[in-house]
Formats: sequence, structure tokens, C-alpha cells
Amino acid sequence: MSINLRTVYAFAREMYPKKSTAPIQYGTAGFRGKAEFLDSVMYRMGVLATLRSRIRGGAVIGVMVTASHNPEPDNGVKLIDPKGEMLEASWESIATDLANVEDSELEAHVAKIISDNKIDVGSSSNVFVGMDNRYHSPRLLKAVADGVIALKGNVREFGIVTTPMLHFFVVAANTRGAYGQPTEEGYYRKLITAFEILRGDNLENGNYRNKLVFDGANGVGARKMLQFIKRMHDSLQVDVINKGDGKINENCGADYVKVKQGVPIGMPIVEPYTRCVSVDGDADRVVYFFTDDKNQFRLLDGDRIATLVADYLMDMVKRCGLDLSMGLVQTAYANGGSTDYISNTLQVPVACVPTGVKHLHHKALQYDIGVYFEANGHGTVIFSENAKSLIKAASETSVDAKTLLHVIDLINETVGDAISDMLLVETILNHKGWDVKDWLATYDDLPNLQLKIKVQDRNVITTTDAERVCVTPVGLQEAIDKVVSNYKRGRAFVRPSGTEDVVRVYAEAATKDETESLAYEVGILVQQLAGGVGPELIHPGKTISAHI
Ligand SMILES: CC(=O)N[C@H]1[C@@H](OP(=O)(O)O)O[C@H](CO)[C@@H](O)[C@@H]1O
Ligand SMILES: [Mg+2]
Repeated sequence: MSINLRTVYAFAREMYPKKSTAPIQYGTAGFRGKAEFLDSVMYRMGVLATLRSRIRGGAVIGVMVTASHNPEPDNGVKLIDPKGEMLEASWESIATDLANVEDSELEAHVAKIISDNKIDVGSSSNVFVGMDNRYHSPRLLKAVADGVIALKGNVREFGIVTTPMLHFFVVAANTRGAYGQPTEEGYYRKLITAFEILRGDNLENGNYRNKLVFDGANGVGARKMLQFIKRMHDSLQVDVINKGDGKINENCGADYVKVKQGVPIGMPIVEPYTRCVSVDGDADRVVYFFTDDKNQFRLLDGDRIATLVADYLMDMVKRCGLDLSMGLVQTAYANGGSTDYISNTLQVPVACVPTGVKHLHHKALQYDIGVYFEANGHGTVIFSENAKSLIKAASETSVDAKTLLHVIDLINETVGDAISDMLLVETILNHKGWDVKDWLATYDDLPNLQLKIKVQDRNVITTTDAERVCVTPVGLQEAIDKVVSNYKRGRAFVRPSGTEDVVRVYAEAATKDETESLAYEVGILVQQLAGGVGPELIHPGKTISAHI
């Protein structure tokens, strides 16, 4: 098979010309931006995925069209490598160069990628594509598919799916079904079967009630949750809200609930302490929340899920009599209260890595059982081949090991999966006989706050030590240290977002008031020392609009 690269260029020029001269950056989870400028990027990522598949001997590569938690006008693309991980870091620069090259240079540029990487263009290539439910996603998905076709790759379209479903399909196909069937039904079947075996007839236990509210963020997670419910034989009573009538992520969803620290729009009146769940626009993040009998909002975020899961798995491994290493991976956004609890009470080794699932996943691979979660609820558990074979062998004689095998099946190890994570949390809470009060009582979160600051060029901020220390602009870290030292249990850091054109400020301290003041003071420092352009920063204690 020969490929005429002129066609690649002609196709691009006719159908997907580059509309913006502003460079696009590969961010925390791929490319993201206003949908109207992304057609050319999508087409080129179809081309890239095709080449990447060829390098990997024809293994399936995934391309997901989504902007996750971003507002409705945005879209983006996430690339999935054969084992379900995000695109290998060394290819991020290849992807960036390809996304930014001028149309007239495209043909030569693609030829260079082929020769630099010694790609056999006659070999087979397979790409799976999926999308979220934004109205511009079908157009952008077609652009990806056309990129694959331009290079004579095979493309399989899955339509509207969650990001973790597409990761699952990629791994299922590349393991020839060992991980599951690469179909929507195959995905539901694997998770639901494991969940229902674990649940058995005990739908309620101790303080645990079989009832929860699910905020679908008007995204694809809502649709898929409804599909789960249809197939779940009432093993879980779920009331789905924000099913898709409103705008995706607007005043709802995991990011809103976590950052605003309040209930989403459309909440029904429920009994105090009812478990509520929010997922984000592409359903790879999940947080829990409830309101207490004084109508006070309480959040159970990714740190809480991580600690609950690590505690449960440690206990199971002990019961099976197995000697397996376990580690928990967090980012700088993890609440100090959770880190103390993991190290001092659970006594599990804890690692801190830069923001972004690619970093967490990579680190978690170093343990037999690696639990990783971002505070925003993005995470999963991965089991090494060694752990799986030891658990399997133990399951011949141990009931607990058998249970653990079902738990592994319930977990989507390929990436954070809001629905799979939720089913895991429900399993653990039911097993422990816990309600949200019991869960919240495990440790105290420090009050915390995030601000977004607009600056002229967010790349002037560079960081080190898993983003906890700011290297440039020179003097900013010193200034932050000075401010932080005035607050009891104070901690703050700043970093440029990899998905939005802002600098993020994180602050935590002993009290809410102190946290607000600390965030404000650090925000002002960023404005002064890193080229702030936004309106004057308002103290968060005075208005809540400054929170987002
Ligand atoms: C503070 C925060 O929540 N950051 C998010 C956000 O990245 P930023 O680089 O901070 O924009 O989006 C990422 C992709 O969804 C997610 O992995 C990450 O945790
Ligand atoms: Mg997401």
C-alpha cells in the first residue's frame, strides 16, 4: 500500500484549513480551546494517531473528542495509547508541532515524522474514536476520522461515549478481549456483573442506604448512567439529575461542585445526609457531597475516595495473607488533612506528582497496587501483573481473594472512570455499613480555596517539586513563602493551568477566613509579579464570584 501525502495536504486545505495563527499548546490532557478553531487540530490528530498505531505494530490508538469540565463553547482532544494510558510524553512535542505547522508545510512535515520514526506506511493502523455530547463534537469527530482515512488507517467510531469507556475499548481490543469486550455492552456487562456479585442480596447494611442522587453535568455521564440503571436490576437506586437539558458543566458537575463547594443546579429536595454524586462532562471524574441537618454543604472529594479505597484494599490484601506493596499517588491539590491521614493513620506510602492523570498513572505503576486520585475526583487503582496472579492463585482457597478479583473487575484500571469509581465507593460503603457521616469522620479536611487569575502570558510561571515551588518569575516564591508563614497550617502554591488560559492559585489554612485571606494575598502577588491583566481581585470573603 502506498500513501500519497499530497492527498493529506489537499484534504487539509479543502476541508480542514488552519483558521488560527495563535499557537496551540498540548495541555494537561491534550489540546483544548474554542471549538471553532479546532477542526484542523482534530484532522491532524487523526493523522498522528494513524502513524502512532503503525509504530506500535497496528495496536489500537484512541482519540476522544471532548473538553471534559470546560464550558460548552470549548472542545478538545485526548489521545489514548495502546495500554490505555494517555499519549506517551515524548510524543507530545510531535503532536504539538503537527498541530501548529502551516497548511502549506503539512505534507513535508508528515513525511518527516514518517522518516524520523521509520514508520512503515504500508503496515496496518487502527484508531478508535469517540466523543462527548457537545453540539460541535460530531463535526470534530469527523475531522479526526478523515485524518485517519487520509493516511489509509482503519477507523472505528463509537459515537457518544465517556472518556473512560473509550480507554476501556482500546485496552479490550489490544488484549484481544482479555480485559473485556470492546463494545458498549461489553463495558456495561463487565462492571455490572462485578458490582452485582459484590453486592449480593445485601442492598443495605448498617448505616448504608441504597439510594443516591447523580448529577450528570448535562454531559455524557448522565446518558450512560441511565444505561447502567436500565441494566442494573435495581441493585442501586439512582436519581439522575442534569441529564442533558441544560448546558454541559454549567452550574453543575464535579468541577463546579468541587471549586464552588456548593450543590449543583437542579438538586431535588432530599433528606439531610443523602449521598449525592457529581461527575464531569466526560465522566472521568467524580466527587460525593451531601447537606447535613443544618443545611450545610459537605464535600467528599477525590482525596476522600482515595483514602476510602486504599483503606479497604489494604484490609482485603491483609485478609488474603498476601504481601503486596501499595502506594497512594496525589498532586499538590490534595488536602493536607488527607495527606496526614494517609501517612499517619493508614500508613501507606504517599507520593506527590505534577497535575494530570498521565503523571499519576505513571507513578502508580511502580506499586503492586497503585491508588491514584486528583483531589477533583479523577483517579483509579491499578494492579500489577504480579498482584493479579498472586490474588488469582489465592482465590483457589480464599473467599476474600475471590472477592478481590471481583473488585479488580469493577475497577476501570485504564483511567479514572466516574461511574466505575462510584460503584466501587458504593461497594465499600455498603461493606462497611457506612453513611456519609461515618465516611466524613475518618479525618478533617483543612479549609481550602482555588482562584483563577488572568495574566498576560501564563507561561511566565514555571514550577518545580511537583508544582509546589514556583521558579519564575524570580521573587514570586519568596513572596508566597513570606505570606504563607503568617497563617496557621497555611499552604499555597501557583501554577499555570494546562487546560484554561489562567494561573491557578491554591490555598489552605486552619480556618475558612484565613484560607480566603491567604488565597487573596497570593492572588494579588500573582497579579503584581506575573503580569496580571484581569479586573482587580476581590477578597473571596466579600464575593463568591471571585472563586471561579
Ligand atoms: C486543579 C485541577 O483540578 N486541575 C485539572 C485541570 O488541569 P489544569 O492543568 O489545572 O487546568 O484539568 C485536568 C484535565 O481534566 C485535570 O487532570 C486537572 O486535575
Ligand atoms: Mg474529565
